[in-house]
Amino acid sequence: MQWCKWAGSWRSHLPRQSVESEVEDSFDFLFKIILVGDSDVGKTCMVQRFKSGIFIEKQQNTIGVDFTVRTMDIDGKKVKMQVWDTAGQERFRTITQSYYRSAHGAMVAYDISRRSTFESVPHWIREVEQYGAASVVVVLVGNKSDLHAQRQVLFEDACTLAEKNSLLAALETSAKEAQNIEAAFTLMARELLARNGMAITDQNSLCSPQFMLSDSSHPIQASVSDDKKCGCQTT
Ligand SMILES: Nc1nc2c(ncn2[C@@H]2O[C@H](COP(=O)(O)OP(=O)(O)OP(=O)(O)O)[C@@H](O)[C@H]2O)c(=O)[nH]1
Repeated sequence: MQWCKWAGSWRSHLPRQSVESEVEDSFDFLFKIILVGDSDVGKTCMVQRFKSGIFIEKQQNTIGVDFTVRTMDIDGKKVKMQVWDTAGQERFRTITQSYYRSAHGAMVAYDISRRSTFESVPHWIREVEQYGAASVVVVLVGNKSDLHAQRQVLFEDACTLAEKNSLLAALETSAKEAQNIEAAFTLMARELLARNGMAITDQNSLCSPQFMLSDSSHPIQASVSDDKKCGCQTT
């Protein structure tokens, strides 16, 4: 029987259909991650990059919510990441809000080349706080970091916002160039594992210039020595 922590209580998953599907589908932990943020910041591309390792330039706007699963190996544990990619368009707000409640983690995404999407971040954080579980882990993600010349949001500003709102971390990604996408999901998985009592062994991969750990991130902080803590720097 598999278990996962959800909204502060332990729940069992439904019984499996057969021994065969149990082997194929076996995992140690199951975490639900929701991606939110304005339309066109690249949420679907981030999920696609995470799931399949590909980038498709032209994406349809998401209608409602899309669902993707990938099992990661973290320190020998099979961690199943259920990723809910929500529509950024205003007209889908009521539908997407209903998916917040069961999420263990939320990635609030903006586009570093569009200031207005960063200005919407406080709104998305409020949505997560209002509709999500109290224990939800929130990471701030500035996507399209490949668009250097069009940058409208400094990474320092993202770090300040993340700290002010006690988020776990701020980081910049590029779904197009496969920058930090894996790191973002790994960070989330590790934090959720830590909160479920798993020891964290290797944090070296998190110390890139585009990465900032929050002071409030106690499970990771507890196992990361000060000299390994990442600074908040621009690239
Ligand atoms: N340069 C660049 N473009 C990107 C990147 N990620 C996504 N895009 C482009 O941004 C556009 C929007 O991407 P989507 O993934 O559909 O955005 P979304 O946030 O899911 O949009 P909604 O479904 O409306 O919420 C597409 O044209 C992508 O090709 C990136 O890392 N770099």
